[in-house]
Amino acid sequence: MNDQVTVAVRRLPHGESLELPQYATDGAAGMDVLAAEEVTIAPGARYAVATGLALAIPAGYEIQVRPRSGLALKHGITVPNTPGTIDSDYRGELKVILINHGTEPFAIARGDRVAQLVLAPVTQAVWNEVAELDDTARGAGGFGSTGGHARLG
Ligand SMILES: O=c1ccn([C@H]2C[C@H](O)[C@@H](COP(=O)(O)OP(=O)(O)OP(=O)(O)O)O2)c(=O)[nH]1
Repeated sequence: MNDQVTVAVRRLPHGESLELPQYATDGAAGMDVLAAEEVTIAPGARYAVATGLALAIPAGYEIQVRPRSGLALKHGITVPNTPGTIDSDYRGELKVILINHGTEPFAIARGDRVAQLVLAPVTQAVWNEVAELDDTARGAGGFGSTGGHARLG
């Protein structure tokens, strides 16, 4: 068990009687978060699923909203903005944006585990504007400049 960080959580009226997000196993990186509403997402559609929760994440941390692999593999349900970013100063309702890449409508019941939340440290950058950048072997090469997807060698 690594360090634990306390995150203030407030249940909104429609989140009452739902369990808080939980780690399913001791070593889980993500807490499964539950839907606080019932909705069916049509193939190709997107929807911001209510969780009934509002958070106060400590400064210096964020929460990432990530897809669940089982939903992605079995139903084509994923998080289009993955990882969704929950800022430490956000006090509105945490919502899980889902997209249905599958071929069937996907029905969500209240209490279903629709995504997972990963608490992560945040390092804010400070710009150092310069006239020239240092040289590197890569230079401006990118976007496949080292070759396609075939293995090296
Ligand atoms: O999957 C998500 C992503 C974001 N949010 C909330 C928390 C986050 O702090 C806020 C803003 O998110 P983001 O910065 O990604 O959105 P934006 O489109 O840049 O909007 P804004 O201008 O409000 O920052 O919306 C969610 O509830 N779920």
